[in-house]
This record gives sequence, C-alpha cells and structure tokens, in this order.
Amino acid sequence: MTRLSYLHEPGVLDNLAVRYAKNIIYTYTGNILIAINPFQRLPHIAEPSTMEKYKGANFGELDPHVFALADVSYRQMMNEEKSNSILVSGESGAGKTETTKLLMRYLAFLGGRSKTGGRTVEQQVLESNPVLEAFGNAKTVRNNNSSRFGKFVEIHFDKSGKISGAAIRTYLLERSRVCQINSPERNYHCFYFLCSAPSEDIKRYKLGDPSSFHYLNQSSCIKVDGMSDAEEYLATRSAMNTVGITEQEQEATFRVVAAVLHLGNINFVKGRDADSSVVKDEKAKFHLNAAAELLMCDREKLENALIKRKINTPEGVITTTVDPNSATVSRDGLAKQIYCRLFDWLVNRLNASIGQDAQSARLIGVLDIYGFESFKTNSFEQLCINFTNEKLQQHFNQNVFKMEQEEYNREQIDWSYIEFVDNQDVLDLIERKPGGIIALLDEACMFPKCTHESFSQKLYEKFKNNKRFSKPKLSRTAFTIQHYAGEVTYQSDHFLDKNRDYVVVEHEELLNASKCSFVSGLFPSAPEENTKSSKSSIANRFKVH
Ligand SMILES: Nc1ncnc2c1ncn2[C@@H]1O[C@H](COP(=O)(O)OP(=O)(O)OP(=O)(O)O)[C@@H](O)[C@H]1O
Repeated sequence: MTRLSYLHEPGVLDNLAVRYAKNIIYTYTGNILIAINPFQRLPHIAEPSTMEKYKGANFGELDPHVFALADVSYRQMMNEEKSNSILVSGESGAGKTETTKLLMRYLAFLGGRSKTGGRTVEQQVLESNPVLEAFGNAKTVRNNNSSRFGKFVEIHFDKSGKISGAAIRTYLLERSRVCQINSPERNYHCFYFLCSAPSEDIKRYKLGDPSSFHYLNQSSCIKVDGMSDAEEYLATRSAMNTVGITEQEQEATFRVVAAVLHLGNINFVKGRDADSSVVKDEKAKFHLNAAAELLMCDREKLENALIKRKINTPEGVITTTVDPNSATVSRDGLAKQIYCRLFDWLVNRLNASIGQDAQSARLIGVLDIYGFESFKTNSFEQLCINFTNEKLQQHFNQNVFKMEQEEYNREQIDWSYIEFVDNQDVLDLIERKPGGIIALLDEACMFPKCTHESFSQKLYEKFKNNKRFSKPKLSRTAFTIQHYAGEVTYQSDHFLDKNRDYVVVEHEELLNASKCSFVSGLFPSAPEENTKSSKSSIANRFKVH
C-alpha cells in the first residue's frame, strides 16, 4: 500500500478491491496487515506448505500473509527475549476470529512440540474454540457466529521457543443477550443446541420447542441457515469431552443452561397487596418448579428471591414485596448472573485443562476484540465496545505517531510533522474520574430514584460545551459522541439496568445453598464488599481491563 503513488482513500480501496478480486485477501500497509474476509475457504491460505514457506522468511519478502506477521512476532520474541502481542481488530463479521485461529495455528506450527502421547497445549487451545463458541457466540445481523466476548489468547514459550503453556482470557460477555434479543438475531447458540438434544436430555431438563421460551422467542429467528442445532449439540458435547470436561460437569453445565430458559418463563402478575406480585399461572409455576429442581434449590426460596426484597434500615432488615415489573427485572438479573458465572467457569475450566506456564518468561498474546460498532440503534454495549476501540486507537496513536515523532525530534531528524487526530479528548469524555460519562453513569446507578431521563439531563448539562458530545435535537434521552471512527448516537433507555452488576444478596444466598456443588460453586459466599453495596459496574470493569 505504501508503494501507491497517490495515497488517498479511493486509491487505497481500489487497490484492496483489485487484489480481493484475485483472491488476494492480505495487503500490507507498513507493518500492519489488512485482511479482507473471503467468505469462502481458500485452501492455499492455510495449507502446511504455506506455513513452511513463511517460516523464517524476512517480512515483506513474500506476499503479505497473516503467517508472516506471526513469524515476525515469534522471531522478535526470541531475539529480543520480550513478549509480543498481535491485535486483531475489525467490525463484526470482518473475520477476526478466523484470523486469530490462523495465527494460533501458525504459532503452534512454529513452537509446537512433537507429540508425546496425549494432546499438546496448542491442540487444546484450538480445540477449546468450539466450546467457547457454543456458549459465547450468537447469530447477529452481521454474523451468524458472532463472538459476544473479547478474547486474549496467551501462548507461553520456554527459552528454546517451544510452547510451554497457554491461557485464554475473556472480556465481558454480552450479558444482556441472555434475556433480551432483537429480531432476527439469536440468543447464545447453546440454548438452541440444548433444545435440539436427544430426547432423554430434553426430558431430563423438561425442555420443549425453543419458540416456547421467552428468552428465545422474542426474535423470529430460531434456526440459522446451514447450522443443525442437533448436530451442534453433539459436537459441543464431544468438544467438551476432548478438552477434558467431565461427564458430570457437562451434565451440570447443561442443567444450568436449561434452568436459565425456565427462569425466563416465570411470569408475574399483581398480588393482593399494593406493590406485590405473585407467580402468574400454572404454566409459570411449572417453570418455577423446573428452575428450582434443575438448580437444586428450594422452590419457595427461589420464588421469594424474585418477589421479595430485603432492605437494610436503621431498625434492622425488613422484607418488602415488589411489583410484577420489579420481579421480572429481578428474574432477568438472576438469569444473567447465572449465565455469566457459568461462562466464566467454562473459561477457567478450559484454562485448567490447557495448563498455563506460570514460569514462562515470554508469551505471544493474540487479542481478538470487538471492533467499532455503529448501528441504527446503539445502546450501552456499543458504548463499551467503542470505548475499548478508542483506547486501542490511543495506543496506536501513541506508538505510531506520538512516540515516533518524539524520537525524530530527539534525534533532530529533518521531517515534516504528520497531522493526526488525537482522541484523548474522547477518552476524557468517557472515562475521566470524576465527571466522565462512566463516572456519571455509576453515580446514577447508586441512586434508586435516578432514571435514564435524569441521567441524560445530567450529561446534557455537563457536556454542553464539549465538542465531542452533542444532544440530538428531538430526543430527551439520546446522546451523540464524535468518535475517532465517526459519530455514534446512543439511546440511554437501558443504560442504568445494563450497567448494574450488583449481585443481589438474596440471589447469591439462594444459589450458594444449592444442593448441587456445581451450582453453589458458581456462587461462593461473597465477602461484604462484593455484595449490593459494591461499586462494581460493567462500565467500570471495562475501564479496569
Ligand atoms: N479467512 C477466512 N476464510 C474463510 N472464511 C472466513 C475467513 N474469515 C472469515 N470467514 C467467514 O466469515 C465469518 C465471520 O468471521 P468471524 O467470525 O471471524 O468474524 P469476527 O470478525 O470474529 O466477527 P465478530 O466480531 O462478530 O465475532 C466466518 O464464520 C466465516 O464464515
């Protein structure tokens, strides 16, 4: 790309298009690799002879390829005795996960050990993908197999450059999807896989057609073209076997998945007293019983955990009832907590099987992270994702422009300053403490009376003179941020609910007391600071990461 005589947008796009038409999906721009999704298997891209060809070749000597990038990164790690990271970024459906798999395959090829019985670390990392995808991927409008979590895969190497361990770190699964989906998207794959399981499993988990479950039937899409949920269920079980997840653990995992589906069908109506609710009808009671049975907890306690709330007062703890709307919010909160804990458990379990090398001096990390998102309707998830991308852009600016230009200055090299847009002001707008959008959101979440309207008003007041922030003319709750990659308007309607990550004490107590050690293990007794009073929030956890 740098050899183009005129470097402008049409020229860049044309160059990429001409190459793509010839099935050349990789192009360099400096030491960055642009990969365009071929949407078809191109065997020459990944075959072993291609790997051989790139091994040890100088960067730029051969045609651009993702293997060349991995090769440089490996050799640099070995020569400079330093860890390295490869960032894979792009919008949803761009091909990040597929590219990450190719990178891992090549690193395994370079640093793999000859097999000494059993499976090698690198095989196990690759084999963990189908399990992660079953529980963390879903069909979205952009991608039938969209990863709804960020992933950093660490490949650990010993001094001789052989792989000595690996670890998968995941970043915040999109939790709102568990309870709320829009047509024509789907919930996480595993729910549909399980509803297509062999009949003995269906019976054991009291399941039925996916369209009978509220968490699945909010969308008109139940099936994905070219994907057999029944076959995928068996494939997931087999992948779980391969990575060493025991039969009992698998049974418990799917039992919990089924319990989440049943929870979603527990509906409430107004009770006799004001601000009270009761389980709606026999159907809802069936699902309450099923959820309690599968989670192996007390049915009455589960019901109470949803329709009652304990409040600390100066006179002591009092128990109040809640209206049907609050009971539904409580139910969805519980379902989301259970599912996210289950996902975290799976990741830990996979890591335990793969085996990390805590002593390893070097690693290559591959970061497969959600790209910039701008849809017709953007919510809290898009703000978190776009904030992450602003941080990555800042890192890029720091390394490519700021540091490079400072070095030129230091070495008194004659050069002409390259203009770039510094996005520090967007980062300040979002993450400054106190006073940034996240800080104000956290503050709003602490006050039960605060609504998305009052939160939005606060933003309008606070940032009325911020050139990166604006209020859309006709809205009272939306706001627009001028991101490095373009303008995005966010609807704040569900921001408060989605940001709250407080584990309700009653929910925690209920599941901690489960007779099933797998379930109680997902909800260990929490120290004081992790309970309701905790200031942890989703947006804050994004900042910490
Ligand atoms: N190198 C490739 N060869 C063949 N097909 C590919 C390749 N890259 C991507 N695809 C196709 O595109 C689809 C989407 O790719 P992928 O899941 O990697 O996107 P992504 O960027 O990770 O998306 P998301 O952010 O939604 O998870 C894949 O399921 C596959 O069908």
